[in-house]
Amino acid sequence: MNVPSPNGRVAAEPPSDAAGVPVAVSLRGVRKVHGRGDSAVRALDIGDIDFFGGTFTAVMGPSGSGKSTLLHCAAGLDRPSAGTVRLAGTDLARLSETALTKQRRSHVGFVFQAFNLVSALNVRENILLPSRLAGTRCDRGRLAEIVRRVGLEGRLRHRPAQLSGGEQQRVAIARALSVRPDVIFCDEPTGALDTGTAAEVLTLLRQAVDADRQTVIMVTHDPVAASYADRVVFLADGRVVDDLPAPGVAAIADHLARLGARGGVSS
Ligand SMILES: Nc1ncnc2c1ncn2[C@@H]1O[C@H](COP(=O)(O)OP(=O)(O)OP(=O)(O)O)[C@@H](O)[C@H]1O
Repeated sequence: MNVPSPNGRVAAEPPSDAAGVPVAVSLRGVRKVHGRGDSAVRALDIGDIDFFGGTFTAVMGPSGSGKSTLLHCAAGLDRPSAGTVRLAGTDLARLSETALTKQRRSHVGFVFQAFNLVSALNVRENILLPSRLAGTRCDRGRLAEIVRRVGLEGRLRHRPAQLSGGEQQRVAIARALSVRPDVIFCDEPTGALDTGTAAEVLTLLRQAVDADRQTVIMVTHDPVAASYADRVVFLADGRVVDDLPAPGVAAIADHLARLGARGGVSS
């Protein structure tokens, strides 16, 4: 059976779990080691984990537990030292650097703590940049719908420097949505925002999952942010130590406090 991905392309036989839910990103036997010999640092030793299509996963854990490394390996920004990553049905290890870049541009959206907008481009140009780079079209209707959803009507000609932090992050979300990615990866998307603005940004990510069946994987330190997710994966020493369906804020904070008490990463 061929199943349409969120961006409308048809992927051949995407993997799925026993209930038939498509797997958007699948990691098998994944490890990431930096350096060699005595100076080697094991950043990630996560083994097998699947992230399912149309779901919102938060990744949490103490500083140095491997969250960013997991995100980078799963998104094809970094290559694992061992194991395989399949993104939208494709084994990333088989791709050349050029093909990997292409795969990222057409299948992945990114939202970072520092917004990472291009300062010389206006809002409209920033939103359309990924589709321009991917050589695809984000048609006028789609652009208008995304801009309306993130509440940036009337701001399209502004440069990033003319926007508040929350507005800049909304541009970044619109930019991520513009290619209808299979997965949106977020690294501390609310880390630079006040509580009210953070809630707006998290609501937009939640809507992308609920209304568009997008897949969101978000690294965060914030239990409130993580409580917007369907699933919270806790890392320690590069490994999954807990994997909970939609725990509340109090349970998340409790888990984090216990992990924090366990101490740092071993090599
Ligand atoms: N390029 C690198 N070279 C050597 N060690 C690295 C490198 N990148 C990450 N590490 C180490 O790998 C481990 C995991 O790092 P990672 O950035 O994934 O953790 P994290 O959970 O995202 O941390 P934080 O919450 O502080 O951002 C840490 O011990 C880190 O020092």
